[in-house]
Amino acid sequence: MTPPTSPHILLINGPNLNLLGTREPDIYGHTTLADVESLARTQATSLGATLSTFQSNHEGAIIDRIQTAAGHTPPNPTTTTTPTPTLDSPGPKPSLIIINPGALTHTSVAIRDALLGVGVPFVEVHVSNVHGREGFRRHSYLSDKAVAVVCGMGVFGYRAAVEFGVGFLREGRGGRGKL
Ligand SMILES: O=C1C[C@@](O)(C(=O)O)C[C@@H](O)[C@@H]1O
Repeated sequence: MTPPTSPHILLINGPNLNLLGTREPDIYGHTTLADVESLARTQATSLGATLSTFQSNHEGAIIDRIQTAAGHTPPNPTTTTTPTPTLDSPGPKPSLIIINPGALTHTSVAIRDALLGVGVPFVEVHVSNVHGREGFRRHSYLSDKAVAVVCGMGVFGYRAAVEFGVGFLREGRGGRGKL
């Protein structure tokens, strides 16, 4: 009998999230993206999962990463030419994507289509409470398709998403709501 494989999660951060820790700290706090990613990896390991990370300021690079993660080969992958400071090796196909699309949340039909196109369930994360800010941040092109949405918890939202995500992968939608 083959042992069950560990669930794999891909954590994607969009534009300007590379500036976490120094960017508008009154809104986004003082924790860096490197710390967020490192803690998410450690947390996933402690829960028996694996996690890889990706950040880009470029919409197309994020779409390529979503496609390659799901085993597709984009025609001209921007990931070969675009600087991708926190790109891990593509790793195994993720069973779940955790994504903070940054400002692309409010504009990108293309990221919505990419996520739906690969059919990988996703959790949407926002560090800030997007509903308590400018009106344009209240609309998301992803939320109605997300398995869950986390916002306003600061960087703790990533921790919540990883723990929820592993439970969701292990137990399906019944994994929701456990204390
Ligand atoms: O870049 C970001 C970060 C954000 O996604 C958040 O994490 O709170 C919220 C977005 O409105 C904003 O454009």
